Amino acid sequence: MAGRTPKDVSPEGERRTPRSARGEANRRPPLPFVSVAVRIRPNLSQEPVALWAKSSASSQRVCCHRGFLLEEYEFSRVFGPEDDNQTLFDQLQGSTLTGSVFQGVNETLFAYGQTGSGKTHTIFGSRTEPGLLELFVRRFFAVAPPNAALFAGCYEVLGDSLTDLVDSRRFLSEGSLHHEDIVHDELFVKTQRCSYQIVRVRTAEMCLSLLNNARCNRTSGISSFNDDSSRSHAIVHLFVQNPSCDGASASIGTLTLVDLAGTEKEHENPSEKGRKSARLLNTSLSSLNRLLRKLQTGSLGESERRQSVLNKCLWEYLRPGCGIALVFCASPLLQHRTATLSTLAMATDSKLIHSQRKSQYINMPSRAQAPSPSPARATAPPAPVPSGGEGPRGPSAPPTPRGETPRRPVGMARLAGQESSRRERSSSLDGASDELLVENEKLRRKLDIARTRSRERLLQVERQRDQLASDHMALQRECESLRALFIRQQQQQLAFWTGPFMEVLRRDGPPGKVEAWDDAASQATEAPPSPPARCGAAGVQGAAPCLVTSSAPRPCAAQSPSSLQSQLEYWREMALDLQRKLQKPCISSKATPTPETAVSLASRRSESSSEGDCPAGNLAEDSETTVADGRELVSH
Ligand SMILES: Nc1ncnc2c1ncn2[C@@H]1O[C@H](COP(=O)(O)OP(=O)(O)OP(=O)(O)O)[C@@H](O)[C@H]1O
Repeated sequence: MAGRTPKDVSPEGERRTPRSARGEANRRPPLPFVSVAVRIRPNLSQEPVALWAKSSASSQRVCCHRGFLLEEYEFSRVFGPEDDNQTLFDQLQGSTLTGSVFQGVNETLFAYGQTGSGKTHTIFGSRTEPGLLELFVRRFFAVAPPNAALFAGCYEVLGDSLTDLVDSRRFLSEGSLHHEDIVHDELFVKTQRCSYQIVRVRTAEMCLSLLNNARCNRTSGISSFNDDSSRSHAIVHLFVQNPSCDGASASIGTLTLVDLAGTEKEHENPSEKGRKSARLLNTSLSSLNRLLRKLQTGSLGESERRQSVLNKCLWEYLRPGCGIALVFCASPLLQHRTATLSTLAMATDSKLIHSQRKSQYINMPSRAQAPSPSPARATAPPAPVPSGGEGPRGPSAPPTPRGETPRRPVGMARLAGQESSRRERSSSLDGASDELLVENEKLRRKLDIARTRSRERLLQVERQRDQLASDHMALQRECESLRALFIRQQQQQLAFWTGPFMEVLRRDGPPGKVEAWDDAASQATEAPPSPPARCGAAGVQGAAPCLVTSSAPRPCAAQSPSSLQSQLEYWREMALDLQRKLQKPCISSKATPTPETAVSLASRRSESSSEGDCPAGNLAEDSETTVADGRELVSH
């Protein structure tokens, strides 16, 4: 069995140095960052387990029991059921990550895993235990310099929709928040614009209250293994603007915490609504997986950004220059082993992601250039929403702290200074290209429909052509058989009218018949009796009716017996000649048919002539019978 046994892969915990724009990195000590960690949640049901942690001072491993095989996976950090969120924060170098954000780096931390594996518990915590979000917020406010500004935003993504989870009304009515502290970030999603609020937070309590409130607004439902399952991806941004000591520039860093919805087999969800949301969530998770795979292979391209709304929202925080950490949550239960193995496989592959952290700085206008603070409210007006195309991915004008000199820029990395103007330009371009993409998508769909239709039409025409070809073949065959039948009948007629039995009829047959024949023959031609011209071999087919209708010798009562005898000789000779030409070996000039045979043949002929409209098959049968009779007649 090809199991994943990454013992040969060196453990992570790599030391990476954020690169400062001013070369400060050389002076800073290297920072230990953790990029991949696995957390095994407690077994709350006392069911049999298949996964457990095996950590020692030298290695951090998980063991997975596969029946007859025990697999070990090694990661930067492995957390067992006994480890709480504080341990996680410490082991994931939460303080170092906070420092990195204050230096202007975009740090992103994901909680990834199966439904019910403890992702929400890890990020948001529970009633009794603070989550990583709370621990980070407290840390931020603990280490923030007095002139630093913090902003927070929280929204959820479900399928193609983005919903702002922050409800600032209560804080506005309480007076702890002012309108100018809120800006709206916009995102062009498919054909509509979505926006979410970014709020200036002044205290840790206010920030946590705002974010806890946002968490309560999140969509939840029932999943196959969790009665209080998150049915959306929740994204929390904490933006930090940290001015330098000379005030000429500021670093802009962001901490993004992502609580992904759990992976779940669609059909295992107990409700119809749950299955529908599972389908949407699995689709967006697949496109995120693809993005992560590209990060693993170092081949991340711009096209991945557009694959889903989730990718679009996270793009700024995943692209090169950002720090990425993934916490893979897993259930230890035996019944979840398949999902757990797939989580471990993804975790193993994610060890290939190498974050090249880069700090972002913005220029700060000097105080001399800044407008003098207004005594009433020294704040900038709310950010205008840019017109046309996609708006910037951050507010176009940053929020300005109340009572402070308005400075541009303030706040998030994407908002201000050179970086901001560059991004605004690229944002408007993005907007235009998004519209073009929508148009292209429409055209592509139309083209697909037209292609399908023309393919169907082509198939239909081909089917008709085949049908016609087969009809044509059948008709040709029928035609051939009719032609052969006609030839045979003509030959038999020829043989009949010219054969020696005519003499027998004339000599021995009943007089009525001979007279009738005489009458018919006299009506057929008015020409004087004379020996008819000989017909050539090629003229057999055409000559037969001629013999019967116009060129047949007219037997007349006035003719002398000698002339009749000469005509009889002539016809006999003709018949022999014809038989020779038709290569009928059994014809003998000496053969003399009996009167009974001749009469039976004549009656059959009259029968067959009355059935002139019978189908080809019958005709062919008749023809065979007649031919057989003819032979019988001749060879007697
Ligand atoms: N490490 C843990 N310690 C204590 N309880 C935990 C732990 N991990 C998970 N739980 C509990 O397990 C239950 C499910 O956890 P949680 O809701 O965090 O899972 P989830 O991965 O977010 O699920 P979903 O993807 O369905 O939202 C919760 O009641 C949670 O309190």
